[in-house]
Amino acid sequence: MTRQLAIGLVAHDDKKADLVAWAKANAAFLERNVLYGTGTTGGRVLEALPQLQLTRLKSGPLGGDQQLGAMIAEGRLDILIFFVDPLSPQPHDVDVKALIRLATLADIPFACNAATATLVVKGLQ
Ligand SMILES: O=C(CO)COP(=O)(O)O
Repeated sequence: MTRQLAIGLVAHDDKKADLVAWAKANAAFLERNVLYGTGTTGGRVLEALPQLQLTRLKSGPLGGDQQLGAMIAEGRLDILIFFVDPLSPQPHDVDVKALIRLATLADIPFACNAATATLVVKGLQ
């Protein structure tokens, strides 16, 4: 058996429904791994899939994005799935950019939408 991966799950408000739908479609993959979600996103995913091993961090605008960034900096996050809303301004845009920057810097798989997240899962199978 391969080791469990630590996967971050995040979605901006208008993308949360997309992430929940994606999580349902990929539940078998998510169940085999350890998940960390920002507060509201994590709550929505757990509501739909209560069987997941998902730790809820702070809400993104209150530091959750930075918590995930710290995990990446410490080598404790393997994959970031972050459904970004390109059409809405975010009050914590600097945190969003910092998280994406650290995922890029650390060269971990980073999926910003459902199509890419599906390819990441397929690439691991
Ligand atoms: O704001 C977010 C990502 O930038 C997500 O935070 P929530 O999951 O708490 O809404």
